[in-house]
This record gives sequence, structure tokens and C-alpha cells, in this order.
Amino acid sequence: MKKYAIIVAGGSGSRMRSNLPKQFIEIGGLPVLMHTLIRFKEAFADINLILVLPDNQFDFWEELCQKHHFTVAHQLVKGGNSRFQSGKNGLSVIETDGIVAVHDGVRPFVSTDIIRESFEVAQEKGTAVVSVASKDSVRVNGQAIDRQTVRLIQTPQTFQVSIIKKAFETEELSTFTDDASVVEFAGFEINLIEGSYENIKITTPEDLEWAEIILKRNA
Ligand SMILES: Nc1ccn([C@@H]2O[C@H](COP(=O)(O)OP(=O)(O)OP(=O)(O)O)[C@@H](O)[C@H]2O)c(=O)n1
Ligand SMILES: C[C@](O)(CO)[C@H](O)COP(=O)(O)O
Repeated sequence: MKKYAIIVAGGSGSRMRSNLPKQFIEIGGLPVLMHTLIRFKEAFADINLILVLPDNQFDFWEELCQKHHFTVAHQLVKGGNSRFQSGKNGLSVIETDGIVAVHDGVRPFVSTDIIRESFEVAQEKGTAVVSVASKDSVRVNGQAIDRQTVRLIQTPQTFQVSIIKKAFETEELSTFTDDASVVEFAGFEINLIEGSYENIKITTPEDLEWAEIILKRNA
């Protein structure tokens, strides 16, 4: 089975309000994105890594790789104007069947166990999407709902290549907030697997402080 991971890092990171794109900010002395790529390489030595970045960041990324002696092999692909377009660009370079995980470049603390489980479940059932329970009470349009019915969705979101490629033939909809929503729209069942509260998405400035704490805890 061929294994791929599309690491999407083509966004603008507006909520981080940082001049340096958030995927390049160093935590524990290494850019966020390198931590993420390393996790996937540790999960599977033979994985094919596809890194989606805005093309005007390619040169800077190469400089960072040299500076940090970063030698994890990966293919660079140009980002799009939305997460959907970035994912689609990443998929376009995959030419064989197999299993592909799509993962936010800014979720550097995904565990190798979760990555491996997502590949196993996707191989068996076609799809595997990482999620956690809500620790908070939840209201929808002001109405309290049973939080046992709520799952907070993370990445990786892992699929048989043929399934996700078929799903991405659709036009983009504003309801597509992740790859699972695209695949579900195409009629495929989404299998949720257990994620981790450590698998944070670095989105706003305080997430960088959490990131340093998580790194120290895991050291
Ligand atoms: N056009 C886009 C938009 C988002 N992403 C990626 O999707 C992941 C999750 O998105 P998010 O954290 O929201 O990143 P941004 O869209 O960059 O952030 P913001 O919404 O704050 O601008 C990130 O790794 C981001 O780089 C992408 O590859 N291409
Ligand atoms: C894909 C995702 O991380 C799952 O929780 C999330 O939907 C990304 O959303 P964002 O608005 O692009 O951060």
C-alpha cells in the first residue's frame, strides 16, 4: 500500500497576527512545520510527504531547511486560495492508489499512534477522521444540546486515494471546512476515530504558549 500525507500550509494565518507566517514560527527551536513533517516520517519511514505552501514562500522554506539541516524528503506543491483548493493541488500530484492523510501543517503534536491508526482504519473502511469529545457544554443557536452528540474534528483526515480524488471532483462549496465535509458530500461514510487534546491547531497567539508547554511536557 502506497502511503501519502498532504500537509496543508497554504493559508494566510490571519488570526495569528504575525508577520512571520505561523507555520514558520519556531517552537523549541524548530519551525512548526518541521515538527509536523517529522511526526509523519516517524509514523511511516516510507511515507510520501507532499507539502502545500504559497508559492511565494518556497524560497524562504528552502532557506529554513538549509538553516535547520532539515533533510526529511518532501514534494512542494503550490497552495490555493482556500483550504479546499490547497488540498486539491496536493491531491493532483498523487498518481497511484493508496492511502492519503490530509493534515494541517499547524498541528505539530499529532501522535504517531494516531497517524498509524488513521491509516489502518482508512485502509479497512475507506475513511478515518480524527476527533475528540467536547469538554465544554454546547449550545447551537442558543439552545443547549446533549454534548455527548458532539465531536470536535481534528486532522489527520485519512482516505483511500480513489475516494478522496472522486470527492474533490465537485465544485467548492462554502460548507467545506475540511476534507471530511467534501468526502461526505460525495456520499461516502465518515468513520471517526479518537484524537487527542494535545493535537492543537496553532491558530491564535496564545496557542504558541500552549505549544511550548506541550513540547516541554513531551521532552
Ligand atoms: N488557502 C489555504 C487556507 C488554509 N490552509 C491550511 O489549512 C490549515 C488550517 O487552516 P487555519 O489554521 O485556519 O490557517 P489559516 O487559514 O492560514 O488561518 P486563518 O484562518 O487565521 O487566516 C492551515 O495549516 C492552513 O495553512 C491552506 O493550506 N490553504
Ligand atoms: C480541518 C480543521 O482543522 C478540522 O478542525 C479545521 O476545519 C480547519 O479550519 P480553519 O478555519 O481552516 O482553521
